[in-house]
This record gives sequence, C-alpha cells and structure tokens, in this order.
Amino acid sequence: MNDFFPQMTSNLVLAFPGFRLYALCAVILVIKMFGVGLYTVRTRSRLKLAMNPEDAARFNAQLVTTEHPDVERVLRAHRNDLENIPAFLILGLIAVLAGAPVLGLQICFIAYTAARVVYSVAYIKAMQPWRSMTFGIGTLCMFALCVMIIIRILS
Ligand SMILES: N[C@@H](CCC(=O)N[C@@H](CS)C(=O)NCC(=O)O)C(=O)O
Repeated sequence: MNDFFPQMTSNLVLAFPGFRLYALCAVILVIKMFGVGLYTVRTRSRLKLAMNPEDAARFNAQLVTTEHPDVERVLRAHRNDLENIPAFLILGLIAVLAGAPVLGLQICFIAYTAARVVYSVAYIKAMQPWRSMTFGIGTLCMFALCVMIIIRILS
C-alpha cells in the first residue's frame, strides 16, 4: 500500500512524458490563482474596507456595499483566471493522456503558465498592451492544445 502512490506516479511520468511538466504548471497556476485571491484581501484591508458586517467589526474597517475600483480590478483579474485556467487544466490533461507530441505540450504548458502569470500582474498593475498580449498567448496555447487533441483522437 505504501508503495502504491509513488509507483503510480512514476508509472504516469513514464507512460505520459508530458505529465511531469503538466503537473508542475498546474500547481504554479493554482498557487497563482490563490495569490490573486489573497491580493483581493490585501487590497481591501489596505483600503480598510469590508463587505461583511462581521469583517468590518473584527478588523475595524468601513462597511461598504459596493467594491472600491482597486478591489474590483483584482476581482476582474481573478474572474478572468476562473474563465480560462480550469479549461487549460482540462485540455492539458487530455492532451497528455491522448499522447500529443511532447515538444508541442512543452511549448504550450510553459508559454501558457508564463503568460497567465504576467497577465495577472499586467491586469492588477493596469499594464496594456501586456494584458491583452498575454491573454492572446494563453488563448493561442489553448487553441493549439485543442488542435493536438483532435489530431490525436482522429488519427
Ligand atoms: N470575460 C472577458 C472575455 C474576453 C477576455 O477575457 N478578454 C481579455 C483580453 S482583452 C481580458 O483581459 N478581459 C478583461 C476581463 O476579463 O476583465 C471580458 O469580459 O473581457
């Protein structure tokens, strides 16, 4: 039983060469999303604002019913992650399991992960055209994953 998980993990890595990089990128992206969530909290606390009465009482903050524009910006960055990263995680895993070309997977995984990290910074810091450019790179990577999956499952 103790050997089961290490054995299964090394079998996965051996059987699916893109799996290791996929797992690493998935972890980075999920941690990044948590980071954006935490930055929402940090921004609200910097502004001393709270959306819930119990938080306002606990942290001695001003109770508000609408978000401050700075907080809204971070929330939009987080929402965009939620619109995109889950789809990447699903497509990436399917592409690995379908046996897509390793070089193609490596390019997509590294470019996507780097693009989404820069995207978050660019959104929060209001940096254009970086936000649109990195969004475009991420979308291209997802499109390439779709094409690789379709080629593999139809061939
Ligand atoms: N839900 C997105 C769909 C399109 C999209 O994700 N566009 C990128 C590149 S311009 C973006 O950063 N949108 C801003 C956002 O999602 O808040 C939107 O409303 O804009």
